[in-house]
Amino acid sequence: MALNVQIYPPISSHTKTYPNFTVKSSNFCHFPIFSGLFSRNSLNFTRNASDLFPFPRSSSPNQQKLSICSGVSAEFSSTLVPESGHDSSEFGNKKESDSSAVLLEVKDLTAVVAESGQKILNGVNLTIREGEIHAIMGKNGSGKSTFSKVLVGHPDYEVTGGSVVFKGKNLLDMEPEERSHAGLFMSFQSPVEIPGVSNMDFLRMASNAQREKLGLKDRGPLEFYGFLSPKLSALNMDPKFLDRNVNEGFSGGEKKRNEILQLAVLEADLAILDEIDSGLDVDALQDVAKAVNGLLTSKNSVLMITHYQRLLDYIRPGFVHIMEDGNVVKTGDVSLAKQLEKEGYKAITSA
Ligand SMILES: Nc1ncnc2c1ncn2[C@@H]1O[C@H](COP(=O)(O)OP(=O)(O)OP(=O)(O)O)[C@@H](O)[C@H]1O
Repeated sequence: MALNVQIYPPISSHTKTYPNFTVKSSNFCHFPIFSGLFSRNSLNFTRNASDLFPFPRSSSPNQQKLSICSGVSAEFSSTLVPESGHDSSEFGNKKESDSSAVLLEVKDLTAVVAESGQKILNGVNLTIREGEIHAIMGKNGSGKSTFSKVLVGHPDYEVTGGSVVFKGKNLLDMEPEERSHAGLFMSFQSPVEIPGVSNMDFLRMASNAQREKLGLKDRGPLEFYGFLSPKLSALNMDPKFLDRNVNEGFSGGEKKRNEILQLAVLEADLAILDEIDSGLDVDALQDVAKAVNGLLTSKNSVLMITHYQRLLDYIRPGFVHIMEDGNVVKTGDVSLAKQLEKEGYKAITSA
């Protein structure tokens, strides 16, 4: 039988049918990120299907057993040819010619270290549309982190030329806080510790500050916990982390999970993830990637910085950019990252 997967809200282009599913039973389910009604032939849920259906991009025959929730599992054996709709690969696979709106447009961006005037960015060009996943790779010191920090308005850097338009507005005119309220999120390589502030209070304050900007009512502690709880589960995070001070004493991997929890709470339009894979064990990497995939919609986008192909196996980008000497010197698809892994930077850049 075919399993019909519908994304809620029910937009027709988000409906697709996967062939040859066998549904073993039916039940009402509560998933880590979304709740849904799983019946013999349909599954309605409030997030994208990528968590449940981590299909590889190839159309080679595919066998998987999916444990949906207690008492419910689905098996399929098929050659998957997605018709339309959302799986994790599709979000990253839009073509430049897509008509989806441009979220971020960076043109000829140059920047220096504010204190010394040392030039770091040398004319970066990059366009990210809604629903796209981009990855930036590059040798140590090529300017990847500086680029992302300049985007969020880090005071260590001064922009000396070029333009950055985010959601139609001049990003460079905005204060860092305004950039965050506008829907830009960055997970830092070394997240800051905030002694004396509990993680729960911090997340609620950040969320309520954002809601206030949007003209929405604050969430009280109980209501906020209800909002947060499924996000914690999705990340396999112990609720005890909510009572601890922000990142204080967290291990490297716990800090990374906490960054993604912040992203989940703030529901940003563009998430810049700087080396979220560093310091993560295999299970943590999968949890984090699963949570990021679960946050993707056709409207929001991800820009991830990484050194390693393995992250891209879990969060599949449609575009891979290579940075060298403060500039994007090559753009391709995920095969570029594979080539890089095999042959090193020498093979694909001028170095
Ligand atoms: N605040 C700063 N002061 C002095 N030099 C800086 C500063 N920020 C960046 N740089 C220099 O700019 C260059 C690019 O650094 P950046 O951190 O952006 O590289 P990266 O590509 O992210 O490297 P990695 O892969 O090692 O994280 C490096 O040579 C770095 O030393």
